[in-house]
Amino acid sequence: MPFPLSTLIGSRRRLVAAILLFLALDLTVLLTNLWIARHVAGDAVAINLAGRQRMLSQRMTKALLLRAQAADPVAQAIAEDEFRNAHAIFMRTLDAFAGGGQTTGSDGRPVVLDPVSDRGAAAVASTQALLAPLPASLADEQQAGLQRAADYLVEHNVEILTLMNTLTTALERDSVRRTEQLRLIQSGAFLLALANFVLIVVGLNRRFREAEEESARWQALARLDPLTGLSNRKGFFEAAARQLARAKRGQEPGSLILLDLDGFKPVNDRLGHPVGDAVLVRFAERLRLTARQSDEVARIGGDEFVLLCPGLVDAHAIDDLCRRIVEAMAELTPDELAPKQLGVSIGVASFFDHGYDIDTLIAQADHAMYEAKRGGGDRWHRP
Ligand SMILES: Nc1nc2c(ncn2[C@@H]2O[C@H](COP(=O)(O)OP(=O)(O)OP(=O)(O)O)[C@@H](O)[C@H]2O)c(=O)[nH]1
Repeated sequence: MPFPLSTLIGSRRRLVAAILLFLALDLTVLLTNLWIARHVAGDAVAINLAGRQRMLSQRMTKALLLRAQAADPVAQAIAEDEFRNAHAIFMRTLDAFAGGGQTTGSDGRPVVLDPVSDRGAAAVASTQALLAPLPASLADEQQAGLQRAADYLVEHNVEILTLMNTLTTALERDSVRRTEQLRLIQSGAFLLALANFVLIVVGLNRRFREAEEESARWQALARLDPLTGLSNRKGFFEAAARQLARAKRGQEPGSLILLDLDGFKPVNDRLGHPVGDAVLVRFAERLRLTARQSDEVARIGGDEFVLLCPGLVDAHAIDDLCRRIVEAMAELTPDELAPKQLGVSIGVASFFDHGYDIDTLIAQADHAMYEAKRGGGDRWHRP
């Protein structure tokens, strides 16, 4: 047997919980997306700055060599300036990579970096250690000191470039790994939200179906007589209109039989309403049993019943049916009453002779029924 999914959202409270969960999961997906976008942008800046470190280290070496060789004071000043700038940005960026913090971006604006970890952190620490012996400014350096610094930088140039490459690669790997982790969380939240959404749809569908069934039940009840379970006046008129329209299309004959109990009021008055109710209920049962399955049987008033019998036209068949109804009523007479004290008057109208309009047929049958009453009751009359 398939798992009944709808039982998971059986109650209104569970349905509301599922909707709230769906919203929370959806919000998680949204926030993760924003988080990923922010990190991807931040990682791109960091990778770009790690690449800039290589260029700065080249600029420092070049400026140092120029300063060591230049004789012209102007050229010396330019080289010193170039070295100081490149060195300051290089070291500030290394510090920002090491412990997290602010440095200058490629466009000159401040940029905040997150501290790097593992291999990246090791590369940063090694570079800081390598550059520690270098002066931050060349202004106060003697020629011998300048030459030593230039030789040192040239000697370690490749090493510094390699370390900065390592930093770039580590940053790229970190970025890919973090993005993958976030995507995993995002996918999980998305799948949960999707499953939740399916549950919500199933739950809503179930509630909708229940509401429809409930409404159909009420509509059916509105067409039933609560005492006897037969159709009431509304139910009978709707069903009869459908049956008569069908009969009219095929020009089929049939009969409408109206029944009104005789002497029913004294039953209530003498024996009480519950006994009267029991008589009505048992008479309704007998009517239903006596009529055909295809006949429409209804209670349209206090002690007034009606039968719509498509195909019933033969006079003998009509008489037979009416006789059985009269006999049934006689059998139902409570013992406390004298025989013949309770009876039924029956009027018959034919919907071949009198047309197919329900009101006309009822009026004709009513007329016939009063003929039966005028004749003393407990009998039937057909024109
Ligand atoms: N017990 C019971 N009585 C009902 C119900 N509905 C209507 N009645 C009663 O049925 C009676 C019908 O009155 P009448 O039409 O005068 O009945 P009757 O004594 O058979 O008189 P005729 O029809 O003229 O032969 C009234 O006393 C109503 O109060 C019901 O659901 N249960």
